[in-house]
Amino acid sequence: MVLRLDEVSVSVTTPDGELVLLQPMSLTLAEHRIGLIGGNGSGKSTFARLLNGLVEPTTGHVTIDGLDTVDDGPAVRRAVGFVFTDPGAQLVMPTCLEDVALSLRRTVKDRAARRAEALAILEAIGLGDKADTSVHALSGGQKQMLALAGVLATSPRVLVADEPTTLLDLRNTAIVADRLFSLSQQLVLVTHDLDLARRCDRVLVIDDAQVVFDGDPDAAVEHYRASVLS
Ligand SMILES: Nc1ncnc2c1ncn2[C@@H]1O[C@H](COP(=O)(O)OP(=O)(O)OP(=O)(O)O)[C@@H](O)[C@H]1O
Repeated sequence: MVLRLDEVSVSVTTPDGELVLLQPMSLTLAEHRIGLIGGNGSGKSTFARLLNGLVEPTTGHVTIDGLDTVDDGPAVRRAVGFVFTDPGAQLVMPTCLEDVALSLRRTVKDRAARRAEALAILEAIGLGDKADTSVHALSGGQKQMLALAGVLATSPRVLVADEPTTLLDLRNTAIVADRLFSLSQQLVLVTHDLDLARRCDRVLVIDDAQVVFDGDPDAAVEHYRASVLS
């Protein structure tokens, strides 16, 4: 997939005037795994949300394989799955099975087949015994795996994950990260975990609403470290 930002900027109007969340930028992202790193409030989430139309550009255009995120919103949202930091934001059904089944409703019309496929998905992520358990009874790591499985069940062609491991301990971070990095889909990963950033093919460093480095992951991490420590 080719993710293209063409002269894109994002700003909002506040009581104090115009606030620029992203300065004008043009980028083409076609690598399998793209990392976004940078300090708190630098603009990473805004950038990530542009990619599936959750945030609309104030100027310019964002396209996903030619689909415009504003003009072709529904098609873009089918193509680009989004995983939030807090899995609670996207677990909407009472039980684990129902939650995954909800994600399958567009592709699997038959109820019994949908249930069977949802159960297979839960088994694949080690939650086969939690099918009828409340989503609220899961641990943080289990919730994030379930949220991820739900998004993947919609068969997106790109996955955008906004700090998906920030709330997780070391073990669960490893489990979720291994799942993310095993995907055949294109991945855009916003992260404060510099080890994960290093596993990407290309890393953008965002600072003060601008891309200040774009390229080799190790060099990007060094650039970010140096900017923080200087
Ligand atoms: N709708 C909005 N209205 C006003 N300010 C906003 C809005 N959305 C984001 N901001 C501000 O824009 C800046 C960038 O936010 P963003 O969430 O993109 O940062 P981030 O790099 O993802 O930060 P973090 O690492 O803390 O998650 C922040 O200062 C934030 O408060």
